Amino acid sequence: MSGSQDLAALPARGERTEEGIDLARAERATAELLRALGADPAGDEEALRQTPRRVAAAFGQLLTPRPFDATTFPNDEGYDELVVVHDIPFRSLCMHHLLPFHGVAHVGYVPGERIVGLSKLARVVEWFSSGLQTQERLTAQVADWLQDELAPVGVGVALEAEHLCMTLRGVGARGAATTTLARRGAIRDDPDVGAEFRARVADRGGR
Ligand SMILES: Nc1nc2c(ncn2[C@@H]2O[C@H](COP(=O)(O)OP(=O)(O)OP(=O)(O)O)[C@@H](O)[C@H]2O)c(=O)[nH]1
Ligand SMILES: [Zn+2]
Repeated sequence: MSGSQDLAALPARGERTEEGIDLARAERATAELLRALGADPAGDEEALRQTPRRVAAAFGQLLTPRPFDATTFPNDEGYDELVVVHDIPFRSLCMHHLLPFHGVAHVGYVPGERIVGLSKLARVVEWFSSGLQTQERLTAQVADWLQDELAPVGVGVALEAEHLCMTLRGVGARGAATTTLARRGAIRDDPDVGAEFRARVADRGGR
C-alpha cells in the first residue's frame, strides 16, 4: 500500500442509487411529502417554505462522505501490539426508516508492515456511515476495508449505537443500545489478541 491511498480505491458505502443524490428531486419529493402529511410548503407558514430545500440538503449532507487520503507510514519500529482508537462518534441512516442511528465506534488493529494515520480510522468509519446502512454491515465494511487495505495482522471494530427508529418510535425502547463487533485476522483467530481487544474496549466503557 502506498503512503497515500486514493479515495477511488474506497468501495461503495451504504446503499446508493446509480444516479447518486439528486437534490432538486429530493426537494420536490419533500414538498410532496409535506403535502401528504397535511402541511403546505407554499402556504402561510413562512418557516415551512424553505423546508423542502433544507431537508434535501440535510439528507445530502448525511449521505455524502468526505473524501480523504488513507495515509500510512512504514512500521519502522516493528510495533506489533494493538492500536485502538476509542469513542469515535458516528452517525448514519438506517435503511429501513431513514432515521438516524448514532453512537461511538472503537477501531483497532495490529500493524503489519505499515501503520496508518490514526485519524484515518475515524475517517473510514465516517466514509461507510455516510449512506443508508445497517449497523451490522457498517461494522463489517469498516473491518473488511482496513483488513484489505492495510494488510495488518488483525482488525477489530466495535460499534455501540442508538437507533432512533426503535427508541423514539415503534417499540419506543428508550435507552436501548445495540453493540456490534467485527474481527479479522489475529483479533478473530488468536484468543489472546481477541481478548486484549475486548478488554481494551470494555476498559473504556464499551460493552
Ligand atoms: N438488524 C438490524 N435491524 C435494524 C437496523 N436498523 C433498524 N433495524 C430494524 O429493522 C426492522 C424493520 O422491521 P419492520 O417490521 O419491517 O419495520 P417496522 O414495522 O417499522 O418495525 P418496528 O420497528 O418493530 O415498529 C426493525 O426491527 C428495526 O429495528 C440495523 O442496523 N440492523
Ligand atoms: Zn430503522
